[in-house]
Amino acid sequence: MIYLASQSPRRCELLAQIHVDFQQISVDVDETPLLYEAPAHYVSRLALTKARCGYAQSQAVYPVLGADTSVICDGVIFGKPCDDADAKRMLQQLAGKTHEVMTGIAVVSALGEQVLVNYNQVTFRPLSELEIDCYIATGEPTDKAGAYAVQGLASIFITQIMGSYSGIMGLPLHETAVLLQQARVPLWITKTFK
Ligand SMILES: Cc1cn([C@H]2C[C@H](O)[C@@H](COP(=O)(O)OP(=O)(O)OP(=O)(O)O)O2)c(=O)[nH]c1=O
Repeated sequence: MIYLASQSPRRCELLAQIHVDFQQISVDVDETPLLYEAPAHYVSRLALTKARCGYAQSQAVYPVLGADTSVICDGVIFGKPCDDADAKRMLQQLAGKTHEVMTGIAVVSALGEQVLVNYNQVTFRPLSELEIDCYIATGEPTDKAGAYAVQGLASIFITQIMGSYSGIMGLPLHETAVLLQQARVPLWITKTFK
């Protein structure tokens, strides 16, 4: 059993996909980047802060997993859009280009703290203003870093991804399994072959 320090339905869905027994807990973390903070530092710092807050809050009963996903376009960190105009600005920047998606993950447990960053590249085809407006009108961009969902309607805009589909969606499953095993959390594979 672990705690997932996240409100993200995508992270719940992904963790459930690999049969990890978890309970969601809510943590309140300031997601403002530090001045000149590098993207990899930002996502790992936030993932660790979320996991640490969850661990303190849950009285250290179970390991706690935290994560943070950001889109990086031309060196600029795109978090979740604050409104439709912000979403439009992000999608206009992403159109016709390749950008990076980084997800930081952290596990805090009685055995210590582990953090890593998962790196991915996503290429968008060019988008017309009408396509961007129609996409925003679906509501999908609202709570997603970079204002799109690889797993959703935006999939028709994406020509190529390099890296981990689950990492782009919010929780890289291979890396998550590695950190959970380091924290001695039994995974389905361990249970099956015991
Ligand atoms: C790039 C991308 C992001 N996302 C989502 C994953 C995350 O939920 C969100 C990035 O914001 P985060 O701040 O990483 O996560 P969150 O606020 O949703 O949840 P919490 O902080 O409580 O853990 O964007 C997708 O669903 N699909 C995508 O293709």
